[in-house]
Amino acid sequence: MLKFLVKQSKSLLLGASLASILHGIGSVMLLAQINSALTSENTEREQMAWLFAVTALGVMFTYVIAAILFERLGQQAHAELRSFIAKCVISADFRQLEVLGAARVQSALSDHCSRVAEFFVSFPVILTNAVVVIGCLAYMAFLSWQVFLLAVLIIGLGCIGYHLAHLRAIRHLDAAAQEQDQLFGHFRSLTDGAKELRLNHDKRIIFIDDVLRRSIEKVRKERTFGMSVFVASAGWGNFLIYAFIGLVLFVLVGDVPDRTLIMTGYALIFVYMVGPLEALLLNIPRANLAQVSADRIEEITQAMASTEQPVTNTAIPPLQSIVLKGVLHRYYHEQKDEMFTLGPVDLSFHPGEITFLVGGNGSGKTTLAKLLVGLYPPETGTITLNQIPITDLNRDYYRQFFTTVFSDFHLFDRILETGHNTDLDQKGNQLLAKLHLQHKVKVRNGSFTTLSLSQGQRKRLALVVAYLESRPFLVFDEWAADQDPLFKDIFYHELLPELRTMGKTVLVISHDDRYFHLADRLLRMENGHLTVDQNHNHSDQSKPVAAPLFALNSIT
Ligand SMILES: Nc1ncnc2c1ncn2[C@@H]1O[C@H](COP(=O)(O)OP(=O)(O)OP(=O)(O)O)[C@@H](O)[C@H]1O
Repeated sequence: MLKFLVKQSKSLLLGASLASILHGIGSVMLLAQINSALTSENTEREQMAWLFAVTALGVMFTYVIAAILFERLGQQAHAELRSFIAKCVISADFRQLEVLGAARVQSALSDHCSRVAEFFVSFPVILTNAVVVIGCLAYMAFLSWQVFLLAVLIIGLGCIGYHLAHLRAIRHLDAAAQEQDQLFGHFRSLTDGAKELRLNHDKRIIFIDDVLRRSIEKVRKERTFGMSVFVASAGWGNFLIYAFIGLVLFVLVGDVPDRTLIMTGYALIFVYMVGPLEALLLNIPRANLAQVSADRIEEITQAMASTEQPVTNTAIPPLQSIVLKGVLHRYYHEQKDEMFTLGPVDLSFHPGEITFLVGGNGSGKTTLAKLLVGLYPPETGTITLNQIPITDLNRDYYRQFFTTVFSDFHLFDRILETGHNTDLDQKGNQLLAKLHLQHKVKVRNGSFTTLSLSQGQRKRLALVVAYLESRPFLVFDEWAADQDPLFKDIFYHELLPELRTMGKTVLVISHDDRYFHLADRLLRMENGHLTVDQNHNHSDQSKPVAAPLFALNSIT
């Protein structure tokens, strides 16, 4: 993932890295100039002062350029990562997304993204300081090859210690990242379960102490431990630096004639090098943290990889038939080591047909609807649309034939519909008036003015959106369950017959046995097995529709 981002912004990164390297080189040049100023004759002073001033200005400019470019890179990486993950989520198979869970996606979009972006903040620090350290070592080699060899030996020792610490620390940082995905799920419960938590003191305490705090603590502990190991190894690195300084000053440089002069030179290099070395040791862990987050993002996005072909042309021909043959889907429940099997289902749908699907809770009605509309690909069996088999290549296209209102539907505040550019507000407001919502909410500039409505009212809004979509097949999953008797009546006696007249195909999942007789066909689901009710008698008692709802939308 990091490699991908680095590749994406190659030229910017090259420019920023070059500026960082120049900044590092400039810093070492300054050091060399200070050292020779301390030891040179007075006659060369003026020339050296000019050179010093020019180098200092260069160091300042390269610093500013590198910092600005890396900030841009960081922000760009953040934005690109977010768009990339969002695209992966949109194109992911629905079932994969269900299994992955919202919390992990949220965690990837927020925390992991920020940490990866931070890499671009720590990278220039690492780069600049690495150049300074390498420059100092080179300068040291120029002054004395023995001291240089000792430095290389000590750096080698430091690297081994750091690598061992790194392996240990990464294990803990990984564990923290995994726990954090769970934590995001708990954060969601804080808002989604706000009512339940306020109404029940014991539940609130258990949730906060046993669930939330435990998870927060685990992330804290694992991350603290991981980072402490890094800091400890930084301490080890620090110790080695001073051991090196001690060895050079007190052992290597013996009683030579120019001892003071040589000591001044080394002391200057050491003092100059300690800061960058410490910065290196502290920033490498940040880059490691970014790597852990990048790995998590990669894992999550790979789990969402889809084999489906996204639809390019959404123009759809008239629906003639949809046939399910031997269609089967299974859910595996890990905790109980149980399998729920739906099917095999043989079923066909034709235009102008109202089908009711009834059955007990958990019998598989919603699962069948998800299979029918192409949200789940069948594990075995086939679905054909107008006699064309549906595969990964055309499933996205197939889904465009459906409008659904599932019981866990989502309302977007903006009506995301094309083809209504000029009259979307007008049509939307007419539909709202038909559904008695005109005093509560309006469509303005293609958006609902509010979504703060009762559940029944929100479902009516979902119906408005469904009507605006003008698709040939409509699926209502217990739509009428939250409606008052008047609207239930309107739904079953007016809207459904109107849809039939329009030639729409409708699947209604329902527990309202008072209205079962209005169906053209009654299907029963029992523990994943589908049967057609052979005794069902359709008796149409629909009322004449005074002002058909679909007429408003001129659906043909
Ligand atoms: N996302 C899922 N992951 C795993 N198992 C699931 C999932 N959704 C449903 N199930 C299981 O599949 C079975 C059928 O569920 P489904 O939602 O299709 O039933 P339903 O007939 O629509 O129920 P209800 O009338 O309560 O809405 C249930 O036993 C449930 O435990």
